[in-house]
Amino acid sequence: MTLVAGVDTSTQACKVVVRDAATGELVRSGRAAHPAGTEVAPQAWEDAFRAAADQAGGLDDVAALAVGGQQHGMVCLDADGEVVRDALLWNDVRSAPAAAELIRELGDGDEAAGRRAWADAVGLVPVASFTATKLRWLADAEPANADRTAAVCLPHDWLTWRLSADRDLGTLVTDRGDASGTAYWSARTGEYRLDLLERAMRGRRPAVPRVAGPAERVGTLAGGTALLGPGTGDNAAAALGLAARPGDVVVSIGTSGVVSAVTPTAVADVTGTVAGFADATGNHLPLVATMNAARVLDAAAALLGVDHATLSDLALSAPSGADGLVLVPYLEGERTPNLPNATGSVHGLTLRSSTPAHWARATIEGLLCGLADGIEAVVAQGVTVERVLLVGGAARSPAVQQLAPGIFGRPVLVPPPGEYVADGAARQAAWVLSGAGTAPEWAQPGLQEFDAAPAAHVRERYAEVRGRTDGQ
Ligand SMILES: Nc1ncnc2c1ncn2[C@@H]1O[C@H](COP(=O)(O)OP(=O)(O)O)[C@@H](O)[C@H]1O
Ligand SMILES: O=C(CO)[C@@H](O)[C@H](O)COP(=O)(O)O
Repeated sequence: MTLVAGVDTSTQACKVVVRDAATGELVRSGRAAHPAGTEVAPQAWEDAFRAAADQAGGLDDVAALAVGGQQHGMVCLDADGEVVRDALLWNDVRSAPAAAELIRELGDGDEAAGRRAWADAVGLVPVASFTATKLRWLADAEPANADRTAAVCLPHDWLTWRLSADRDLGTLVTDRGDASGTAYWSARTGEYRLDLLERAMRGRRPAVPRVAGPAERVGTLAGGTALLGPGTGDNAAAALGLAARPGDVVVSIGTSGVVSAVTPTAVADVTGTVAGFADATGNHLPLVATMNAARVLDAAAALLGVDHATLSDLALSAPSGADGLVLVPYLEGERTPNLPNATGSVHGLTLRSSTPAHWARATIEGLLCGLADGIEAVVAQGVTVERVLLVGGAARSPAVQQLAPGIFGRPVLVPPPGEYVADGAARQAAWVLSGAGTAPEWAQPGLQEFDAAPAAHVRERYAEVRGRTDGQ
């Protein structure tokens, strides 16, 4: 049996799967936690990768490996390849003012013109998550670190490079999927916009990774012979792992809440709600991301002093709409809508709704309403929805599975719990190994369908209050 490995270096953890290259059958897996926080030393990702790989029984017998990872994080390297400072992650909002500034600049002071110019140039409108805004923050707040930055890359690029046998700055590689989240690479043209990188860095122009083709062999694993694939951003990897096709909308509830869809053409949304990313096969991946997802449920469970199973039972025991109690879950600021300084808010609390069950229900409904808004935004860009697939850590919650169809107004398909980002990376590794024109057809997991009567009243009530939050 020929084996391949897929890695998901995600926000909260590193996950490694080892699969049969021919069939996709899972052979072994491992996982190790990442440090908390929005500013992380990249070495921690490598350490977690090594621990996860050990837990997966080692990788000496794999023939190819690829890395999927959290998008957008700013990893700055000096001329010797050393990390200049801790990486700023996608959910670090300190660069929100830089994002607003970059929009105004490109529009010569006119915000609407700036939004249009960014959407035309790179298919997205800057928010604090995107790498270019973090580089502007660096240039202004830490100019000495900006001066030392000889190359800039993303978490998955960096880990691929660290694992590779050949490690000078010239060998840094990325792929379309992750490059499209930098705000200085265009998914429509397939080209870097180094002028925008230079603008972000106030005249500095560090090296950037080469953008490899979807199934290109980009190197070999240090200390072995396994081939390395280019890897990709986690959402593009999940789409590959699920074999998502046009008509599929993938909703992922991990640290981020994500709505994404594979499309043959590029999207450029001037409102900035939908980001025009690329996928990992040569297609596109219009995507809406929120910053508050699975951890909102973690916080509710901690607040109520219960585990996830009990949180789910509580939510399912409360009435639909939680008797008017609404939780708007902007606990860490928010990216969609773009309210980086927002806080969470609670509306309609009464004696009747002051119960753990109501709180649990309102938390899950609030989280799902934000994602339903995301589905609507993707549809407004012309995406057709034939199937909605629900994945990510919080998709394991029975309450999430059962309430999602009502709030989304569509049936929802839930694959078995799994690591679909790591699986997508493994499928890419098998594709690289095969040298074929398309990714190998692996058996897809059975999907459990959930359906429910539309809960329009829940969305209407949420829409009434979601704008009433601090930190606007
Ligand atoms: N049964 C469950 N119900 C709700 N949340 C869960 C459940 N199991 C795991 N989670 C949450 O899912 C999150 C991890 O999901 P994951 O998709 O692996 O995140 P990431 O890829 O961002 O690291 C954690 O916050 C975890 O607490
Ligand atoms: O910022 C985005 C997408 O634009 C996030 O989806 C990150 O890529 C983090 O992913 P998770 O760790 O939540 O899976």
